[in-house]
Amino acid sequence: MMANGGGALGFFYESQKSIDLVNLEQKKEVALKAVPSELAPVKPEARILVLYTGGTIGMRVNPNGVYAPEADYLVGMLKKLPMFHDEEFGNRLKGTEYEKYLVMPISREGRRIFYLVVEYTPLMDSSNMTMEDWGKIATDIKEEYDNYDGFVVLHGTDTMAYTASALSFICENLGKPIILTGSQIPIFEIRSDGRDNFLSSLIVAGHYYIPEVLICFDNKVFRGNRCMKNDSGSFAAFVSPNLPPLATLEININVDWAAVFRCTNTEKFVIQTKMCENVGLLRIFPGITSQTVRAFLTPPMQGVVLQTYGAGNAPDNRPDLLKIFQEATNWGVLIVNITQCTRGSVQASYNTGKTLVDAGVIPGGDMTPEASLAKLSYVLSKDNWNFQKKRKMIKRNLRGEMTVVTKEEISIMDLEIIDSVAKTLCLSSRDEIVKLRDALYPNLLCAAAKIGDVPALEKLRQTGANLSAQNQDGRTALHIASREGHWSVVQYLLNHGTSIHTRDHHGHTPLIDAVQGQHLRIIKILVKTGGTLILHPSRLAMELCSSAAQNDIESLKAWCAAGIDVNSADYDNRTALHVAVTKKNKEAYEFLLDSGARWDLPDSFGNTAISIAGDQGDEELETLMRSRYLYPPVHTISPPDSPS
Ligand SMILES: NC(=O)C[C@H](N)C(=O)O
Repeated sequence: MMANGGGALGFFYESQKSIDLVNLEQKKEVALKAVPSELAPVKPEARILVLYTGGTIGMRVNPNGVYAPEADYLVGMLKKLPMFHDEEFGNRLKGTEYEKYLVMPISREGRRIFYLVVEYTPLMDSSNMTMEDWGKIATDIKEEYDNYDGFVVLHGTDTMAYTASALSFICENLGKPIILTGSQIPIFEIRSDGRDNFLSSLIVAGHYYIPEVLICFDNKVFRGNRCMKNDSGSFAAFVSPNLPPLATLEININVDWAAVFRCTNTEKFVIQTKMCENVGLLRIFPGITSQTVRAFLTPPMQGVVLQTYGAGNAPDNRPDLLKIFQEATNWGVLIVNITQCTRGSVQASYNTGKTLVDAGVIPGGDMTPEASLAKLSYVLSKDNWNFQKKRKMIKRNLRGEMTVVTKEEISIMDLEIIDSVAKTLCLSSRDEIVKLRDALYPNLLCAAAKIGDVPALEKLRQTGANLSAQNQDGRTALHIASREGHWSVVQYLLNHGTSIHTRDHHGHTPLIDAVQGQHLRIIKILVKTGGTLILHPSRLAMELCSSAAQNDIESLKAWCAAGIDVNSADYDNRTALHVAVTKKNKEAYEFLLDSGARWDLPDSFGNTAISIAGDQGDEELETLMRSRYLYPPVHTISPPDSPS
């Protein structure tokens, strides 16, 4: 299945290419038609990429009287529904880079969501999904990862749990929400669950930085690799038997931040699309023959999910079976034991379960069949892992797919301030105190970050704080620590999975704070982890021009360390080099030239940096530009390793 890469995704590139490659006149025209400032949303807009793979949600009844996906139908219909598209606002985006986007009305939270629907060709009933299709979805997300705040995948319900489980492993170091949704009734029928499911997915993806692969259905947001399709006729089609929903959409949207799974390293988002196909699911039943089991475990089988009884039990009076399991393990087959029960976990608490462990079978905890298969497929495809490493990784909780025994939740009363405020307010019930905690924690986290107090952050974390919590201004502890230059706090927060993509109410990510604080080492680690600035080119140009005008080399170094294009131009196509030369700021223009600034770019009045030097009679600079910077070398400014 190919996303019509020549179509919408290709459009996206074309639009990017056209903006990048357009000659200056056209660029000016496009720039002038950018989102007019008075249209700029009250808070930063959220940008969502929607990958429409198929499923009932966009189907129509075809001439044969059965549901079938229909190409080029969904977007046109969405434009007619006011909750999906603000037509008046949308019309004003014609000619801008947002022309192809649908735009939702401003949400209750004050944010306007822009979303681009990429329709796959062919649209599929999800029964036809393959591992290759999983790889295609992940690749499309990876290619656009920095351009969007979140991703929604419209998908059939029949295999949605398989795709969500697979994507949860394929996407490594995920920092943004990927939400799969669909419906039981097509979205454009009079009665449909599709409208709510799709709207909820867009709103959650556009407002909540839940860095996981999720399934949004029937006003609940589940961790994707905990789900299974449980009811083919109900709007409550999915269940997550061993983990409550991560969010519920009622009058309010309630996110259980303490349950959100976060990757705790500082690596960039990557995808591993290679998946092992030699996996299978064997459900044992009374009287199963050893021939059946042996046939199933024979090469090329490499990984088997063994579905056993109760808490993970199989006959312990069948040495023939146990012998086959041991032989298969010795051959290098990974066998994971999960329960046939919808809910519950495999523990080696019975002898019948322990005999399996002794035969080399790995307890799979409370994993679902879908997650177990996906995990086996993912782990087995890691060619650089030996068999023991693969066995170890199957046992490990990689993406929140299994419950690990957590130490007793430390009472939130351990935090004196909560205790004393609760007493002052005469609060006593746990719910009230949890609400108080959730109200206070964001500011306590920011206060601790402000003074660089890592122990205080750890104490707050241990009592249930969500380290990515946003204060009233949308700022997180990572924003504050990045602005203040507290390296130890930044390291602590990143190592505990704090989101680097959270944007405050000014649209700023922590990376912008680090740049404004000119903390090069923090800039470096945030960029390494995948942080982006998300700044409009003209806004960026104004920052660079301002620094050039003040001859502020440190600021220019910080912006360059964040990976900006030093040739960014403002609304008059002025670049920082134009300004530095005009102001005769020698350090600034030499730094900019060393960083790849071009002296031949004309502004809206036809002036280039070199013509400005000529007009000023600065022949030395003219000669320097022509001799040393004919085609400016691109120098990457690597921040010093010394503490910032
Ligand atoms: N409700 C649905 O989407 C079912 C459909 N057969 C699918 O999985 O694509």
